[in-house]
Amino acid sequence: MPFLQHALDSQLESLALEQVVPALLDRGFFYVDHFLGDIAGHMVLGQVKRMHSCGLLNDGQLARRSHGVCRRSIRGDQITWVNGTEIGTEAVNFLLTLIDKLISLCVGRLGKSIRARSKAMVACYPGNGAGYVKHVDNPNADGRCVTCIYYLNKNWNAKEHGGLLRIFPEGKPYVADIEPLFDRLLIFWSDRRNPHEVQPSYATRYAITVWYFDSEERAEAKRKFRDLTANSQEGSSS
Ligand SMILES: O=C(O)CCC(=O)Nc1cc2ccccc2cn1
Ligand SMILES: [Mn+2]
Repeated sequence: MPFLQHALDSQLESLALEQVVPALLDRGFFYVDHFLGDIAGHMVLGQVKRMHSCGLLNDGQLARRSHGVCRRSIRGDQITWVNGTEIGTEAVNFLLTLIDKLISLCVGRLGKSIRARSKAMVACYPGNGAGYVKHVDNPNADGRCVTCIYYLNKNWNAKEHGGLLRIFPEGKPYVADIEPLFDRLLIFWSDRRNPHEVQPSYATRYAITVWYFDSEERAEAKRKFRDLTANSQEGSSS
């Protein structure tokens, strides 16, 4: 294995074992700065900005109709989903391979069997004061186990731009305010342990999110969904 690759892998391994795993088991969330480094980080930022300028980012959908409540007041992000093989997402793909490696190095020690993840959600808060109301990513065992968010915002100043991600760790006497800083990777449990919100953002705020699935929980969720759709079809045909 080439020297550089070996050095990179051992750096990821010590990050995983010495920092990510202890933090996830103790606090339930962890973030690291300078994850890719300046050059690769800027390449990812450039590709995300190009997606945005090409109009590829659309209003994030709501789980249920907002019945007249302004959608933006609930969830103001504009998103698109990429798997990293599309033209113009090569740098995003490099990011995803590193996050995949990092998570795979943690898996054995997290007592989870994580073998798959979602596509990458590229999100932009356009800076019009929109945010994302307090929510849990996976409140009902849909299989999502770990949320990883990579932030891309140069010279972000929360006092001026807002846009903090505030996590309300379940059962803890504190909240965690996380600035969406350039080249910062945030990892947290996707379930009810980590309700979180994006506070109103007054500057363009980019992030890339992937969710890693716990294979047992995911299989169970798929089985339940199949039963649900089968019963509802029976119901409609009877
Ligand atoms: O940008 C951040 O700091 C986090 C934003 C955030 O929580 N986004 C988000 C986006 C989601 C999109 C679909 C389904 C669930 C979702 C849960 N959370
Ligand atoms: Mn979320």
